[in-house]
Amino acid sequence: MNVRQITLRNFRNYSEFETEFTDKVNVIIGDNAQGKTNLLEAVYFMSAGRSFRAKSDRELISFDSDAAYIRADISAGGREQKLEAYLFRQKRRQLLANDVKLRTAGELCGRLRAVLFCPDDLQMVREGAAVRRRLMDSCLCQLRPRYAAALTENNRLLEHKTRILRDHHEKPSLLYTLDDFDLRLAQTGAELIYYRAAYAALLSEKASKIHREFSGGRENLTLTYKTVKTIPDPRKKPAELLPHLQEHLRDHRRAELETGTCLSGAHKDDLEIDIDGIPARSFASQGQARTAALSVKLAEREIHYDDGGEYPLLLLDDVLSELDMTRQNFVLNKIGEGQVFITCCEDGRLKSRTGGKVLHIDGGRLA
Ligand SMILES: Nc1ncnc2c1ncn2[C@@H]1O[C@H](COP(=O)(O)OP(=O)(O)OP(=O)(O)O)[C@@H](O)[C@H]1O
Repeated sequence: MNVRQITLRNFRNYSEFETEFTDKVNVIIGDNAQGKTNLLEAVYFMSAGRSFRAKSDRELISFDSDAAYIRADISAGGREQKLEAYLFRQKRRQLLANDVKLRTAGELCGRLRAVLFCPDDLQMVREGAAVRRRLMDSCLCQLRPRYAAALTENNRLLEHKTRILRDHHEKPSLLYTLDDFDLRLAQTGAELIYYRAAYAALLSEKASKIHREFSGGRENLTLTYKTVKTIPDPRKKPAELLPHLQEHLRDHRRAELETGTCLSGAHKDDLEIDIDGIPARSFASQGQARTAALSVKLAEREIHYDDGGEYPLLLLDDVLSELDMTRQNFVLNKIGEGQVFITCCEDGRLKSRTGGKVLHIDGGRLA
Protein backbone atom coordinates (compact mmCIF):
# COMPACT_ATOMS: atom_id res chain seq x y z
CA MET A 1 0.00 0.00 0.00
CA ASN A 2 1.48 3.35 -0.95
CA VAL A 3 0.83 6.90 -2.10
CA ARG A 4 2.37 7.37 -5.50
CA GLN A 5 1.58 11.04 -5.92
CA ILE A 6 -0.03 13.87 -4.01
CA THR A 7 -1.58 17.08 -5.31
CA LEU A 8 -2.48 19.99 -3.06
CA ARG A 9 -4.26 23.26 -3.73
CA ASN A 10 -4.62 25.89 -1.03
CA PHE A 11 -3.91 23.34 1.67
CA ARG A 12 -2.25 25.06 4.68
CA ASN A 13 0.85 26.82 3.28
CA TYR A 14 0.74 24.90 -0.03
CA SER A 15 -0.95 26.94 -2.76
CA GLU A 16 -0.13 24.65 -5.70
CA PHE A 17 1.84 21.51 -5.04
CA GLU A 18 2.38 18.18 -6.69
CA THR A 19 4.97 15.52 -6.04
CA GLU A 20 5.64 11.84 -6.50
CA PHE A 21 6.79 9.59 -3.66
CA THR A 22 8.90 6.48 -3.61
CA ASP A 23 7.22 3.35 -2.26
CA LYS A 24 10.09 3.01 0.24
CA VAL A 25 11.39 5.76 2.55
CA ASN A 26 10.56 9.43 1.84
CA VAL A 27 12.58 11.88 3.92
CA ILE A 28 10.92 15.30 4.10
CA ILE A 29 13.51 17.86 5.04
CA GLY A 30 13.27 21.59 5.66
CA ASP A 31 13.76 24.36 8.17
CA ASN A 32 11.15 25.03 10.83
CA ALA A 33 7.68 26.15 9.68
CA GLN A 34 8.23 25.36 6.00
CA GLY A 35 5.40 22.83 5.68
CA LYS A 36 6.92 19.43 6.44
CA THR A 37 4.22 18.42 8.90
CA ASN A 38 1.56 19.99 6.66
CA LEU A 39 2.57 17.58 3.90
CA LEU A 40 2.39 14.63 6.27
CA GLU A 41 -0.97 15.91 7.47
CA ALA A 42 -2.31 15.90 3.90
CA VAL A 43 -1.20 12.29 3.44
CA TYR A 44 -2.73 11.31 6.79
CA PHE A 45 -5.97 13.12 5.94
CA MET A 46 -6.48 10.86 2.93
CA SER A 47 -6.14 7.79 5.13
CA ALA A 48 -8.33 8.87 8.01
CA GLY A 49 -10.66 11.52 6.57
CA ARG A 50 -9.46 13.91 9.23
CA SER A 51 -6.35 15.70 10.38
CA PHE A 52 -4.31 14.47 13.33
CA ARG A 53 -4.01 17.98 14.72
CA ALA A 54 -6.67 20.35 13.30
CA LYS A 55 -10.00 20.66 15.09
CA SER A 56 -11.86 21.55 11.90
CA ASP A 57 -11.39 21.39 8.14
CA ARG A 58 -11.27 25.19 8.07
CA GLU A 59 -7.83 25.15 9.71
CA LEU A 60 -6.53 23.17 6.74
CA ILE A 61 -7.59 25.74 4.16
CA SER A 62 -4.97 28.37 3.28
CA PHE A 63 -5.60 31.59 5.18
CA ASP A 64 -6.49 33.58 2.05
CA SER A 65 -8.67 30.90 0.39
CA ASP A 66 -12.21 29.59 0.71
CA ALA A 67 -11.49 26.03 -0.31
CA ALA A 68 -8.71 23.45 -0.31
CA TYR A 69 -8.12 20.38 -2.45
CA ILE A 70 -6.13 17.22 -1.76
CA ARG A 71 -5.65 14.41 -4.23
CA ALA A 72 -3.78 11.21 -3.49
CA ASP A 73 -3.04 8.68 -6.20
CA ILE A 74 -2.55 5.46 -4.33
CA SER A 75 -1.78 1.86 -4.91
CA ALA A 76 -3.58 -0.50 -2.52
CA GLY A 77 -4.74 -4.09 -2.67
CA GLY A 78 -3.15 -4.38 -6.10
CA ARG A 79 -5.33 -1.55 -7.48
CA GLU A 80 -4.57 2.01 -8.48
CA GLN A 81 -7.00 4.42 -6.86
CA LYS A 82 -7.67 8.15 -6.85
CA LEU A 83 -8.76 9.70 -3.56
CA GLU A 84 -9.86 13.35 -3.47
CA ALA A 85 -11.00 15.78 -0.79
CA TYR A 86 -12.57 19.18 -1.36
CA LEU A 87 -12.66 21.21 1.85
CA PHE A 88 -14.72 24.38 2.14
CA ARG A 89 -14.93 27.21 4.60
CA GLN A 90 -18.68 27.72 4.22
CA LYS A 91 -20.07 24.32 3.33
CA ARG A 92 -19.62 20.61 3.89
CA ARG A 93 -16.56 18.85 2.57
CA GLN A 94 -16.73 16.51 -0.38
CA LEU A 95 -14.75 13.26 -0.43
CA LEU A 96 -14.38 11.13 -3.55
CA ALA A 97 -12.84 7.77 -4.33
CA ASN A 98 -12.29 7.05 -8.01
CA ASP A 99 -14.70 9.90 -8.89
CA VAL A 100 -17.49 8.42 -6.74
CA LYS A 101 -18.78 10.66 -3.95
CA LEU A 102 -18.39 9.29 -0.44
CA ARG A 103 -21.04 10.04 2.15
CA THR A 104 -18.83 9.88 5.23
CA ALA A 105 -15.19 9.95 6.24
CA GLY A 106 -15.71 6.36 7.36
CA GLU A 107 -16.01 5.34 3.71
CA LEU A 108 -12.53 6.71 3.09
CA CYS A 109 -11.00 4.83 6.01
CA GLY A 110 -9.53 1.51 5.10
CA ARG A 111 -8.69 2.42 1.50
CA LEU A 112 -5.37 3.87 2.57
CA ARG A 113 -4.03 2.91 5.98
CA ALA A 114 -1.47 4.85 7.92
CA VAL A 115 0.25 4.69 11.28
CA LEU A 116 1.38 8.06 12.52
CA PHE A 117 4.08 8.58 15.11
CA CYS A 118 4.37 12.21 16.16
CA PRO A 119 5.93 14.03 19.13
CA ASP A 120 2.58 13.91 20.99
CA ASP A 121 2.71 10.13 20.90
CA LEU A 122 5.79 10.21 23.07
CA GLN A 123 3.45 11.52 25.76
CA MET A 124 0.98 8.66 25.47
CA VAL A 125 2.55 7.11 28.53
CA ARG A 126 2.47 10.20 30.75
CA GLU A 127 -0.62 12.10 29.72
CA GLY A 128 -4.29 11.59 30.48
CA ALA A 129 -6.54 8.95 28.98
CA ALA A 130 -7.57 11.11 25.99
CA VAL A 131 -4.25 10.51 24.23
CA ARG A 132 -4.59 6.75 24.60
CA ARG A 133 -8.23 6.78 23.48
CA ARG A 134 -7.16 8.66 20.37
CA LEU A 135 -4.56 5.99 19.79
CA MET A 136 -7.20 3.25 19.81
CA ASP A 137 -9.65 5.35 17.81
CA SER A 138 -7.30 6.29 15.01
CA CYS A 139 -6.28 2.70 14.38
CA LEU A 140 -9.75 1.21 14.72
CA CYS A 141 -11.27 3.82 12.42
CA GLN A 142 -8.98 2.58 9.70
CA LEU A 143 -9.42 -1.10 10.46
CA ARG A 144 -13.18 -1.11 10.91
CA PRO A 145 -15.43 1.36 9.04
CA ARG A 146 -18.31 0.44 11.39
CA TYR A 147 -16.20 1.65 14.26
CA ALA A 148 -15.58 5.01 12.57
CA ALA A 149 -19.32 5.46 12.05
CA ALA A 150 -20.08 4.58 15.70
CA LEU A 151 -17.38 6.96 16.94
CA THR A 152 -18.65 9.87 14.84
CA GLU A 153 -22.19 9.26 16.10
CA ASN A 154 -21.05 8.87 19.71
CA ASN A 155 -19.15 12.17 19.55
CA ARG A 156 -22.13 13.94 17.98
CA LEU A 157 -24.46 12.62 20.70
CA LEU A 158 -22.02 13.65 23.42
CA GLU A 159 -21.90 17.20 22.09
CA HIS A 160 -25.71 17.42 22.08
CA LYS A 161 -26.01 15.87 25.51
CA THR A 162 -23.42 18.26 26.93
CA ARG A 163 -25.51 21.18 25.64
CA ILE A 164 -28.63 19.73 27.27
CA LEU A 165 -26.85 19.26 30.60
CA ARG A 166 -25.51 22.79 30.40
CA ASP A 167 -28.66 24.60 29.23
CA HIS A 168 -31.50 22.72 30.96
CA HIS A 169 -31.74 25.28 33.77
CA GLU A 170 -32.83 27.97 31.30
CA LYS A 171 -34.84 25.56 29.15
CA PRO A 172 -36.21 22.62 31.24
CA SER A 173 -38.00 21.09 28.22
CA LEU A 174 -34.59 19.97 26.96
CA LEU A 175 -34.64 17.26 29.64
CA TYR A 176 -37.42 15.36 27.84
CA THR A 177 -34.89 14.28 25.21
CA LEU A 178 -32.25 13.08 27.67
CA ASP A 179 -33.47 9.45 27.84
CA ASP A 180 -33.28 9.12 24.07
CA PHE A 181 -29.77 10.55 24.03
CA ASP A 182 -28.66 8.15 26.75
CA LEU A 183 -30.06 5.17 24.87
CA ARG A 184 -28.25 6.10 21.65
CA LEU A 185 -25.09 6.88 23.60
CA ALA A 186 -25.21 3.47 25.25
CA GLN A 187 -25.82 1.74 21.90
CA THR A 188 -22.95 3.44 20.09
CA GLY A 189 -20.78 3.20 23.22
CA ALA A 190 -21.34 -0.57 23.38
CA GLU A 191 -19.99 -0.90 19.83
CA LEU A 192 -16.92 1.19 20.66
CA ILE A 193 -16.20 -0.86 23.77
CA TYR A 194 -16.60 -4.16 21.96
CA TYR A 195 -14.03 -3.18 19.32
CA ARG A 196 -11.66 -1.43 21.73
CA ALA A 197 -11.48 -4.43 24.07
CA ALA A 198 -10.47 -6.79 21.26
CA TYR A 199 -8.01 -4.29 19.83
CA ALA A 200 -6.39 -3.56 23.21
CA ALA A 201 -5.78 -7.26 23.84
CA LEU A 202 -4.06 -7.64 20.47
CA LEU A 203 -2.06 -4.44 20.86
CA SER A 204 -0.87 -5.50 24.30
CA GLU A 205 0.31 -8.87 23.02
CA LYS A 206 2.28 -7.38 20.12
CA ALA A 207 3.63 -4.31 21.92
CA SER A 208 4.80 -6.47 24.80
CA LYS A 209 6.80 -8.65 22.40
CA ILE A 210 8.42 -5.65 20.71
CA HIS A 211 9.16 -3.94 24.02
CA ARG A 212 10.85 -7.05 25.37
CA GLU A 213 13.06 -7.22 22.28
CA PHE A 214 13.73 -3.50 22.57
CA SER A 215 14.76 -3.71 26.23
CA GLY A 216 17.01 -6.69 25.69
CA GLY A 217 14.51 -9.04 27.35
CA ARG A 218 14.56 -7.08 30.60
CA GLU A 219 11.14 -5.39 30.70
CA ASN A 220 7.56 -6.53 30.47
CA LEU A 221 5.06 -4.10 28.96
CA THR A 222 1.31 -4.64 29.38
CA LEU A 223 -1.65 -2.63 28.14
CA THR A 224 -4.96 -3.02 29.96
CA TYR A 225 -8.23 -1.69 28.62
CA LYS A 226 -10.33 0.15 31.22
CA THR A 227 -13.93 0.99 30.54
CA VAL A 228 -17.25 1.68 32.30
CA LYS A 229 -17.10 0.03 35.72
CA THR A 230 -20.44 -1.78 35.55
CA ILE A 231 -19.23 -3.85 32.58
CA PRO A 232 -17.98 -7.23 33.86
CA ASP A 233 -16.40 -8.34 30.55
CA PRO A 234 -15.88 -5.78 27.76
CA ARG A 235 -15.22 -8.52 25.21
CA LYS A 236 -18.86 -9.56 25.15
CA LYS A 237 -21.05 -8.63 22.15
CA PRO A 238 -22.48 -5.06 22.07
CA ALA A 239 -26.01 -6.30 22.84
CA GLU A 240 -24.73 -7.84 26.08
CA LEU A 241 -22.80 -4.69 27.01
CA LEU A 242 -25.79 -2.40 26.49
CA PRO A 243 -27.68 -3.00 29.78
CA HIS A 244 -24.49 -2.46 31.81
CA LEU A 245 -23.88 0.86 30.10
CA GLN A 246 -27.48 1.90 30.72
CA GLU A 247 -27.16 0.99 34.38
CA HIS A 248 -24.07 3.18 34.71
CA LEU A 249 -25.80 6.07 32.93
CA ARG A 250 -28.78 5.80 35.28
CA ASP A 251 -26.50 5.79 38.33
CA HIS A 252 -24.79 8.95 37.11
CA ARG A 253 -27.82 10.92 35.90
CA ARG A 254 -28.02 13.09 38.98
CA ALA A 255 -24.29 13.84 39.05
CA GLU A 256 -24.36 14.69 35.34
CA LEU A 257 -27.19 17.16 35.86
CA GLU A 258 -25.41 18.73 38.80
CA THR A 259 -22.03 19.08 37.10
CA GLY A 260 -23.36 19.80 33.60
CA THR A 261 -20.95 17.25 32.10
CA CYS A 262 -21.18 13.75 30.62
CA LEU A 263 -19.69 11.49 33.27
CA SER A 264 -20.72 8.08 32.01
CA GLY A 265 -19.79 6.35 28.78
CA ALA A 266 -17.07 5.10 26.47
CA HIS A 267 -15.64 8.61 26.18
CA LYS A 268 -13.99 8.02 29.58
CA ASP A 269 -12.16 4.83 28.52
CA ASP A 270 -8.46 4.36 29.08
CA LEU A 271 -5.69 2.00 28.06
CA GLU A 272 -3.45 1.61 31.07
CA ILE A 273 0.22 1.05 30.39
CA ASP A 274 2.30 -0.88 32.90
CA ILE A 275 5.96 -1.80 32.84
CA ASP A 276 6.79 -4.81 35.00
CA GLY A 277 3.40 -4.46 36.65
CA ILE A 278 3.93 -0.84 37.69
CA PRO A 279 1.92 2.05 36.15
CA ALA A 280 4.20 3.61 33.55
CA ARG A 281 2.33 6.90 33.79
CA SER A 282 3.74 7.61 37.24
CA PHE A 283 6.89 5.55 37.44
CA ALA A 284 8.46 5.01 34.01
CA SER A 285 11.78 6.69 33.35
CA GLN A 286 12.04 8.93 30.30
CA GLY A 287 13.75 6.17 28.33
CA GLN A 288 11.19 3.57 29.35
CA ALA A 289 8.33 5.88 28.36
CA ARG A 290 9.81 6.44 24.93
CA THR A 291 10.49 2.77 24.42
CA ALA A 292 6.92 1.91 25.41
CA ALA A 293 5.45 4.52 23.04
CA LEU A 294 7.58 3.24 20.19
CA SER A 295 6.65 -0.36 20.89
CA VAL A 296 2.96 0.51 20.84
CA LYS A 297 3.26 2.30 17.49
CA LEU A 298 5.25 -0.49 15.90
CA ALA A 299 2.69 -2.96 17.24
CA GLU A 300 -0.07 -0.92 15.62
CA ARG A 301 1.72 -1.24 12.30
CA GLU A 302 1.89 -5.01 12.66
CA ILE A 303 -1.81 -5.24 13.46
CA HIS A 304 -2.58 -3.45 10.20
CA TYR A 305 -0.30 -5.83 8.34
CA ASP A 306 -1.95 -8.91 9.86
CA ASP A 307 -5.39 -7.53 9.10
CA GLY A 308 -4.90 -6.44 5.50
CA GLY A 309 -1.81 -8.31 4.30
CA GLU A 310 -0.14 -5.00 3.41
CA TYR A 311 1.95 -2.64 5.50
CA PRO A 312 0.21 0.66 6.22
CA LEU A 313 2.07 3.88 5.52
CA LEU A 314 4.33 4.80 8.41
CA LEU A 315 4.36 8.55 9.06
CA LEU A 316 7.12 9.66 11.42
CA ASP A 317 6.71 13.33 12.23
CA ASP A 318 9.80 14.83 13.75
CA VAL A 319 10.28 12.02 16.23
CA LEU A 320 13.54 10.44 15.25
CA SER A 321 15.52 13.47 16.38
CA GLU A 322 13.99 13.05 19.85
CA LEU A 323 15.27 9.50 20.13
CA ASP A 324 18.78 8.44 20.94
CA MET A 325 20.80 6.57 18.33
CA THR A 326 19.94 3.10 19.67
CA ARG A 327 16.23 3.79 19.51
CA GLN A 328 16.51 5.44 16.10
CA ASN A 329 18.27 2.35 14.84
CA PHE A 330 15.66 0.08 16.38
CA VAL A 331 12.89 1.95 14.54
CA LEU A 332 14.77 2.09 11.26
CA ASN A 333 15.61 -1.61 11.45
CA LYS A 334 12.03 -2.54 12.29
CA ILE A 335 10.62 -0.60 9.33
CA GLY A 336 11.85 -3.15 6.80
CA GLU A 337 9.07 -3.08 4.28
CA GLY A 338 6.29 -0.63 3.48
CA GLN A 339 6.17 3.03 2.55
CA VAL A 340 7.56 5.45 5.12
CA PHE A 341 7.49 9.24 5.44
CA ILE A 342 9.93 10.88 7.85
CA THR A 343 10.04 14.61 8.54
CA CYS A 344 13.15 16.15 10.01
CA CYS A 345 15.12 19.37 10.03
CA GLU A 346 18.59 18.02 9.47
CA ASP A 347 19.87 16.57 6.23
CA GLY A 348 22.57 14.01 5.72
CA ARG A 349 22.57 11.22 8.21
CA LEU A 350 18.98 10.14 7.86
CA LYS A 351 19.24 10.11 4.11
CA SER A 352 22.24 7.84 4.17
CA ARG A 353 20.79 5.62 6.91
CA THR A 354 17.45 5.10 5.19
CA GLY A 355 18.56 5.27 1.56
CA GLY A 356 15.33 7.15 1.01
CA LYS A 357 14.13 9.75 -1.45
CA VAL A 358 14.68 13.25 -0.10
CA LEU A 359 12.14 16.04 -0.54
CA HIS A 360 13.38 19.49 0.45
CA ILE A 361 10.48 21.70 1.48
CA ASP A 362 10.81 25.46 1.56
CA GLY A 363 7.79 27.71 2.14
CA GLY A 364 5.24 25.19 0.89
CA ARG A 365 7.24 24.32 -2.25
CA LEU A 366 9.79 21.77 -3.29
CA ALA A 367 13.17 23.44 -3.04
N1 LIG B 1 -4.30 27.32 7.10
C1 LIG B 1 -3.07 27.76 6.84
N2 LIG B 1 -2.85 28.61 5.81
C2 LIG B 1 -1.60 29.05 5.53
N3 LIG B 1 -0.51 28.70 6.23
C3 LIG B 1 -0.68 27.87 7.27
C4 LIG B 1 -1.95 27.35 7.61
N4 LIG B 1 -1.81 26.55 8.68
C5 LIG B 1 -0.50 26.57 8.99
N5 LIG B 1 0.18 27.35 8.14
C6 LIG B 1 1.61 27.64 8.16
O1 LIG B 1 2.36 26.46 7.93
C7 LIG B 1 3.59 26.60 8.60
C8 LIG B 1 3.90 25.40 9.48
O2 LIG B 1 4.02 24.29 8.73
P1 LIG B 1 4.41 22.91 9.43
O3 LIG B 1 3.68 22.72 10.69
O4 LIG B 1 4.26 21.90 8.37
O5 LIG B 1 5.93 23.21 9.78
P2 LIG B 1 7.17 22.25 9.79
O6 LIG B 1 7.92 22.41 8.52
O7 LIG B 1 6.75 20.86 10.15
O8 LIG B 1 7.99 22.93 10.94
P3 LIG B 1 8.68 22.40 12.28
O9 LIG B 1 9.99 21.84 11.86
O10 LIG B 1 8.83 23.65 13.04
O11 LIG B 1 7.76 21.42 12.93
C9 LIG B 1 3.51 27.76 9.56
O12 LIG B 1 4.30 28.80 9.08
C10 LIG B 1 2.04 28.11 9.54
O13 LIG B 1 1.80 29.47 9.71
